[in-house]
Amino acid sequence: MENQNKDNKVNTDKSRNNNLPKVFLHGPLHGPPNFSVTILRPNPSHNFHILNPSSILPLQQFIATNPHHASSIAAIVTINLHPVNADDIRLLPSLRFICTPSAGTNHIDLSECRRRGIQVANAGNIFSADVADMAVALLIDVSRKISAADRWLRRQLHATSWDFPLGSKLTGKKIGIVGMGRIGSEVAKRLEGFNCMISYNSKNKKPLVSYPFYSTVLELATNTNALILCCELNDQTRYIVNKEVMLALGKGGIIVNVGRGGLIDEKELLRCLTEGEIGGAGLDVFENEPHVPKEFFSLDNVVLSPHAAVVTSGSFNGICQLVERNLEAFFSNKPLITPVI
Ligand SMILES: O=CC(=O)O
Repeated sequence: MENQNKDNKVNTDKSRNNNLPKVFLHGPLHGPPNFSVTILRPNPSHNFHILNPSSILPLQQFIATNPHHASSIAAIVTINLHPVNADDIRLLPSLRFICTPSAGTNHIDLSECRRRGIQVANAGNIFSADVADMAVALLIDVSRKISAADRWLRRQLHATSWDFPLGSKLTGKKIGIVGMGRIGSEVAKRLEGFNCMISYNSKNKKPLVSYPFYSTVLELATNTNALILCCELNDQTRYIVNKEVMLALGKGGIIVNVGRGGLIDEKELLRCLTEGEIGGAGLDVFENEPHVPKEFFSLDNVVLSPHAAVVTSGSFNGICQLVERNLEAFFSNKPLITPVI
Protein backbone atom coordinates (compact mmCIF):
# COMPACT_ATOMS: atom_id res chain seq x y z
CA MET A 1 0.00 0.00 0.00
CA GLU A 2 2.80 2.37 0.99
CA ASN A 3 4.64 1.56 -2.25
CA GLN A 4 1.47 2.08 -4.25
CA ASN A 5 1.07 5.57 -2.68
CA LYS A 6 4.67 6.40 -3.49
CA ASP A 7 4.21 5.27 -7.11
CA ASN A 8 1.06 7.39 -7.43
CA LYS A 9 2.90 10.44 -6.11
CA VAL A 10 5.82 9.91 -8.54
CA ASN A 11 3.34 9.60 -11.44
CA THR A 12 1.46 12.73 -10.37
CA ASP A 13 4.72 14.70 -10.05
CA LYS A 14 5.83 13.46 -13.47
CA SER A 15 2.63 14.46 -15.19
CA ARG A 16 2.65 17.87 -13.44
CA ASN A 17 6.24 18.43 -14.56
CA ASN A 18 5.36 17.35 -18.12
CA ASN A 19 2.70 20.02 -18.25
CA LEU A 20 4.87 22.82 -16.86
CA PRO A 21 6.89 25.10 -19.14
CA LYS A 22 10.52 24.01 -19.40
CA VAL A 23 13.47 26.07 -18.19
CA PHE A 24 16.94 24.98 -19.32
CA LEU A 25 19.82 25.55 -16.89
CA HIS A 26 22.79 26.17 -19.19
CA GLY A 27 26.02 24.42 -18.11
CA PRO A 28 28.54 23.11 -17.50
CA LEU A 29 28.90 23.69 -13.81
CA HIS A 30 32.15 25.21 -12.75
CA GLY A 31 34.24 25.59 -9.63
CA PRO A 32 33.15 26.81 -6.22
CA PRO A 33 30.73 28.22 -5.33
CA ASN A 34 29.14 26.16 -8.12
CA PHE A 35 27.13 29.14 -9.14
CA SER A 36 25.30 27.40 -11.98
CA VAL A 37 23.99 24.61 -9.77
CA THR A 38 22.84 26.57 -6.79
CA ILE A 39 21.44 29.50 -8.71
CA LEU A 40 18.18 27.69 -9.35
CA ARG A 41 17.15 24.65 -7.36
CA PRO A 42 14.05 22.61 -8.29
CA ASN A 43 11.11 23.36 -6.03
CA PRO A 44 7.60 21.85 -6.23
CA SER A 45 6.08 25.32 -5.86
CA HIS A 46 7.63 26.55 -9.14
CA ASN A 47 5.35 27.26 -12.07
CA PHE A 48 8.06 25.83 -14.37
CA HIS A 49 10.15 22.68 -14.62
CA ILE A 50 13.96 22.73 -14.72
CA LEU A 51 15.81 20.71 -17.36
CA ASN A 52 19.50 19.90 -16.76
CA PRO A 53 19.08 20.78 -13.03
CA SER A 54 22.67 19.77 -12.25
CA SER A 55 23.75 22.10 -15.04
CA ILE A 56 26.10 19.46 -16.40
CA LEU A 57 25.61 20.00 -20.11
CA PRO A 58 25.86 23.03 -22.35
CA LEU A 59 22.76 23.68 -24.42
CA GLN A 60 23.90 22.27 -27.78
CA GLN A 61 25.12 19.03 -26.18
CA PHE A 62 21.91 18.68 -24.17
CA ILE A 63 19.79 19.05 -27.29
CA ALA A 64 22.01 16.61 -29.22
CA THR A 65 21.33 13.95 -26.56
CA ASN A 66 17.72 14.99 -25.84
CA PRO A 67 16.41 16.23 -29.22
CA HIS A 68 12.77 15.87 -28.07
CA HIS A 69 13.33 18.79 -25.68
CA ALA A 70 14.32 21.25 -28.42
CA SER A 71 10.74 22.28 -29.06
CA SER A 72 9.70 22.47 -25.41
CA ILE A 73 12.31 24.79 -23.86
CA ALA A 74 10.60 28.11 -23.11
CA ALA A 75 13.33 29.74 -21.05
CA ILE A 76 17.07 29.54 -20.41
CA VAL A 77 19.02 30.52 -17.31
CA THR A 78 22.64 31.23 -18.12
CA ILE A 79 25.63 32.68 -16.31
CA ASN A 80 28.04 34.98 -18.10
CA LEU A 81 30.51 32.15 -18.85
CA HIS A 82 27.95 30.44 -21.08
CA PRO A 83 26.99 32.45 -24.16
CA VAL A 84 23.61 32.17 -25.81
CA ASN A 85 24.17 33.07 -29.46
CA ALA A 86 21.95 33.13 -32.53
CA ASP A 87 22.74 29.46 -33.32
CA ASP A 88 21.60 28.40 -29.85
CA ILE A 89 18.44 30.46 -30.17
CA ARG A 90 17.65 28.94 -33.57
CA LEU A 91 17.68 25.47 -31.97
CA LEU A 92 14.77 26.37 -29.70
CA PRO A 93 11.58 27.35 -31.53
CA SER A 94 9.61 27.87 -28.27
CA LEU A 95 12.23 30.01 -26.51
CA ARG A 96 10.58 33.16 -25.09
CA PHE A 97 12.76 34.19 -22.16
CA ILE A 98 16.45 34.30 -21.17
CA CYS A 99 17.32 35.04 -17.55
CA THR A 100 20.90 35.73 -16.49
CA PRO A 101 22.15 36.19 -12.95
CA SER A 102 24.79 38.59 -14.36
CA ALA A 103 24.57 42.35 -14.58
CA GLY A 104 26.35 42.21 -17.97
CA THR A 105 24.50 40.75 -20.93
CA ASN A 106 27.30 40.63 -23.51
CA HIS A 107 27.09 36.79 -23.48
CA ILE A 108 23.55 36.95 -24.93
CA ASP A 109 22.80 37.87 -28.53
CA LEU A 110 20.39 40.68 -27.69
CA SER A 111 19.70 41.66 -31.31
CA GLU A 112 18.60 38.11 -32.12
CA CYS A 113 16.42 38.17 -28.98
CA ARG A 114 14.83 41.46 -30.10
CA ARG A 115 14.26 40.07 -33.58
CA ARG A 116 12.61 36.95 -32.18
CA GLY A 117 10.61 38.72 -29.43
CA ILE A 118 12.51 36.93 -26.66
CA GLN A 119 12.51 38.73 -23.32
CA VAL A 120 15.72 39.04 -21.28
CA ALA A 121 16.26 39.77 -17.57
CA ASN A 122 19.53 40.32 -15.72
CA ALA A 123 20.82 40.88 -12.18
CA GLY A 124 19.57 44.47 -12.09
CA ASN A 125 21.11 46.36 -9.20
CA ILE A 126 21.89 43.41 -6.96
CA PHE A 127 25.67 43.44 -7.39
CA SER A 128 26.25 47.16 -7.87
CA ALA A 129 27.43 47.86 -4.32
CA ASP A 130 29.69 44.79 -4.24
CA VAL A 131 31.28 45.65 -7.59
CA ALA A 132 31.76 49.28 -6.56
CA ASP A 133 33.39 48.17 -3.29
CA MET A 134 35.75 45.96 -5.27
CA ALA A 135 36.60 48.72 -7.76
CA VAL A 136 37.60 51.06 -4.93
CA ALA A 137 39.46 48.24 -3.16
CA LEU A 138 41.48 47.53 -6.32
CA LEU A 139 42.22 51.23 -6.76
CA ILE A 140 43.47 51.53 -3.17
CA ASP A 141 45.43 48.28 -3.45
CA VAL A 142 47.23 49.36 -6.62
CA SER A 143 47.84 52.95 -5.39
CA ARG A 144 49.10 51.95 -1.94
CA LYS A 145 50.74 48.70 -3.15
CA ILE A 146 48.97 46.59 -0.51
CA SER A 147 49.25 43.22 -2.28
CA ALA A 148 52.81 43.98 -3.34
CA ALA A 149 53.69 44.94 0.26
CA ASP A 150 52.13 41.73 1.52
CA ARG A 151 54.28 39.68 -0.88
CA TRP A 152 57.34 41.71 0.02
CA LEU A 153 56.84 41.34 3.75
CA ARG A 154 56.37 37.58 3.51
CA ARG A 155 59.68 37.36 1.61
CA GLN A 156 61.64 39.75 3.84
CA LEU A 157 60.16 38.61 7.14
CA HIS A 158 60.67 42.00 8.76
CA ALA A 159 58.54 45.12 8.85
CA THR A 160 60.07 48.43 7.92
CA SER A 161 58.63 50.72 5.33
CA TRP A 162 61.96 52.30 4.47
CA ASP A 163 63.03 49.65 2.00
CA PHE A 164 59.64 49.40 0.33
CA PRO A 165 58.77 51.67 -2.65
CA LEU A 166 56.40 54.55 -1.90
CA GLY A 167 52.76 54.18 -2.76
CA SER A 168 50.77 57.00 -4.30
CA LYS A 169 48.11 59.09 -2.56
CA LEU A 170 44.47 58.43 -3.39
CA THR A 171 42.99 61.36 -1.46
CA GLY A 172 42.29 64.27 -3.80
CA LYS A 173 43.13 62.37 -7.00
CA LYS A 174 41.33 62.94 -10.31
CA ILE A 175 39.37 59.81 -11.12
CA GLY A 176 37.68 59.10 -14.46
CA ILE A 177 34.74 56.72 -14.38
CA VAL A 178 33.84 55.04 -17.67
CA GLY A 179 30.14 54.16 -17.53
CA MET A 180 28.10 56.24 -15.07
CA GLY A 181 25.32 53.70 -14.60
CA ARG A 182 24.36 51.80 -11.45
CA ILE A 183 27.91 50.65 -10.69
CA GLY A 184 29.70 53.81 -11.83
CA SER A 185 27.54 56.03 -9.64
CA GLU A 186 28.18 53.79 -6.60
CA VAL A 187 31.93 54.06 -7.28
CA ALA A 188 31.65 57.85 -7.49
CA LYS A 189 29.76 57.97 -4.18
CA ARG A 190 32.51 56.01 -2.45
CA LEU A 191 35.34 58.06 -3.94
CA GLU A 192 33.76 61.32 -2.83
CA GLY A 193 34.63 60.09 0.67
CA PHE A 194 38.29 60.29 -0.41
CA ASN A 195 37.85 63.86 -1.70
CA CYS A 196 38.59 62.60 -5.21
CA MET A 197 37.71 64.81 -8.18
CA ILE A 198 35.39 62.75 -10.28
CA SER A 199 34.65 63.04 -13.98
CA TYR A 200 33.10 60.53 -16.32
CA ASN A 201 32.47 59.27 -19.81
CA SER A 202 29.38 57.37 -20.88
CA LYS A 203 27.31 56.90 -24.02
CA ASN A 204 25.51 60.17 -23.27
CA LYS A 205 25.90 62.99 -20.81
CA LYS A 206 23.58 62.34 -17.86
CA PRO A 207 21.36 65.33 -17.12
CA LEU A 208 21.17 64.50 -13.40
CA VAL A 209 24.91 63.92 -12.89
CA SER A 210 26.91 67.00 -11.93
CA TYR A 211 30.43 65.58 -12.45
CA PRO A 212 32.30 66.87 -15.53
CA PHE A 213 31.51 64.79 -18.61
CA TYR A 214 34.00 63.92 -21.36
CA SER A 215 32.58 62.64 -24.59
CA THR A 216 35.58 60.36 -25.26
CA VAL A 217 37.62 58.08 -23.03
CA LEU A 218 40.74 59.64 -24.53
CA GLU A 219 39.81 63.08 -23.16
CA LEU A 220 38.85 61.52 -19.83
CA ALA A 221 42.24 59.77 -19.62
CA THR A 222 44.07 62.98 -20.56
CA ASN A 223 42.43 64.78 -17.64
CA THR A 224 42.58 62.17 -14.87
CA ASN A 225 45.01 60.06 -12.79
CA ALA A 226 43.03 56.83 -12.90
CA LEU A 227 40.32 55.23 -15.00
CA ILE A 228 37.71 52.91 -13.54
CA LEU A 229 35.87 50.86 -16.13
CA CYS A 230 32.28 50.09 -15.16
CA CYS A 231 30.55 50.11 -18.52
CA GLU A 232 29.06 47.25 -20.50
CA LEU A 233 30.90 45.50 -23.31
CA ASN A 234 29.35 45.91 -26.76
CA ASP A 235 30.48 46.79 -30.29
CA GLN A 236 30.89 50.45 -29.30
CA THR A 237 32.92 49.81 -26.13
CA ARG A 238 35.22 46.95 -27.23
CA TYR A 239 38.84 48.13 -26.75
CA ILE A 240 37.58 51.49 -25.53
CA VAL A 241 40.90 51.58 -23.67
CA ASN A 242 43.58 51.29 -26.36
CA LYS A 243 47.22 52.30 -26.65
CA GLU A 244 46.39 55.97 -27.21
CA VAL A 245 44.20 56.10 -24.09
CA MET A 246 46.86 54.41 -21.97
CA LEU A 247 49.57 56.78 -23.18
CA ALA A 248 47.25 59.72 -22.42
CA LEU A 249 46.69 58.42 -18.89
CA GLY A 250 50.44 58.47 -18.45
CA LYS A 251 53.19 56.93 -16.40
CA GLY A 252 51.58 57.34 -12.97
CA GLY A 253 48.12 56.41 -14.26
CA ILE A 254 46.09 53.49 -12.92
CA ILE A 255 43.41 51.46 -14.68
CA VAL A 256 40.81 49.48 -12.75
CA ASN A 257 38.54 47.15 -14.70
CA VAL A 258 35.41 45.69 -13.09
CA GLY A 259 33.43 45.71 -16.36
CA ARG A 260 34.56 43.19 -18.97
CA GLY A 261 38.02 42.20 -20.19
CA GLY A 262 37.19 43.16 -23.77
CA LEU A 263 36.98 46.84 -22.80
CA ILE A 264 40.80 46.95 -22.82
CA ASP A 265 43.32 45.95 -25.46
CA GLU A 266 44.92 43.43 -23.09
CA LYS A 267 48.15 42.92 -25.07
CA GLU A 268 48.72 46.67 -25.13
CA LEU A 269 47.91 46.88 -21.42
CA LEU A 270 50.56 44.26 -20.68
CA ARG A 271 53.10 46.15 -22.76
CA CYS A 272 52.28 49.50 -21.09
CA LEU A 273 52.51 47.93 -17.61
CA THR A 274 55.77 46.15 -18.39
CA GLU A 275 57.40 49.19 -19.97
CA GLY A 276 56.15 51.62 -17.31
CA GLU A 277 53.93 53.56 -19.74
CA ILE A 278 51.21 53.43 -17.07
CA GLY A 279 51.59 53.08 -13.31
CA GLY A 280 49.46 50.06 -12.52
CA ALA A 281 46.22 48.15 -12.96
CA GLY A 282 43.61 46.42 -10.84
CA LEU A 283 41.86 43.77 -12.91
CA ASP A 284 38.83 41.72 -12.00
CA VAL A 285 38.08 40.74 -15.60
CA PHE A 286 40.11 39.49 -18.57
CA GLU A 287 39.76 39.35 -22.30
CA ASN A 288 39.56 35.56 -22.68
CA GLU A 289 38.24 34.29 -19.36
CA PRO A 290 38.86 31.99 -17.67
CA HIS A 291 42.34 32.37 -19.27
CA VAL A 292 44.57 35.01 -17.63
CA PRO A 293 47.82 35.86 -19.46
CA LYS A 294 50.61 34.55 -17.24
CA GLU A 295 52.73 37.64 -17.99
CA PHE A 296 50.55 39.51 -15.46
CA PHE A 297 51.72 37.23 -12.66
CA SER A 298 55.23 38.63 -12.47
CA LEU A 299 54.14 42.30 -12.45
CA ASP A 300 54.13 43.91 -9.02
CA ASN A 301 52.13 46.90 -10.27
CA VAL A 302 49.09 44.72 -11.03
CA VAL A 303 46.44 43.38 -8.66
CA LEU A 304 44.44 40.47 -10.05
CA SER A 305 41.05 39.11 -9.06
CA PRO A 306 39.25 36.14 -10.66
CA HIS A 307 36.04 37.92 -11.79
CA ALA A 308 35.07 37.92 -8.14
CA ALA A 309 33.74 41.47 -7.76
CA VAL A 310 30.14 40.45 -8.19
CA VAL A 311 29.20 37.83 -5.70
CA THR A 312 29.55 38.12 -1.95
CA SER A 313 27.90 35.74 0.46
CA GLY A 314 25.63 38.67 1.31
CA SER A 315 24.27 39.07 -2.22
CA PHE A 316 24.22 35.41 -3.28
CA ASN A 317 20.79 34.63 -1.79
CA GLY A 318 19.45 37.81 -3.35
CA ILE A 319 20.47 36.79 -6.85
CA CYS A 320 19.07 33.25 -6.43
CA GLN A 321 15.73 34.74 -5.37
CA LEU A 322 15.79 37.25 -8.20
CA VAL A 323 16.25 34.53 -10.83
CA GLU A 324 13.29 32.61 -9.38
CA ARG A 325 11.14 35.74 -9.16
CA ASN A 326 11.86 36.66 -12.78
CA LEU A 327 10.95 33.15 -13.95
CA GLU A 328 7.79 33.05 -11.83
CA ALA A 329 6.80 36.49 -13.15
CA PHE A 330 7.46 35.51 -16.76
CA PHE A 331 5.42 32.32 -16.53
CA SER A 332 2.57 34.17 -14.80
CA ASN A 333 2.47 36.79 -17.59
CA LYS A 334 3.54 39.48 -15.15
CA PRO A 335 6.17 42.17 -15.79
CA LEU A 336 9.77 41.00 -15.26
CA ILE A 337 11.45 42.26 -12.09
CA THR A 338 14.70 43.29 -13.82
CA PRO A 339 13.98 43.47 -17.56
CA VAL A 340 16.70 44.16 -20.12
CA ILE A 341 14.41 43.71 -23.13
O1 LIG B 1 30.37 40.07 -14.18
C1 LIG B 1 29.35 39.75 -13.68
C2 LIG B 1 28.10 40.36 -13.96
O2 LIG B 1 27.94 40.92 -15.06
O3 LIG B 1 27.22 40.29 -13.11
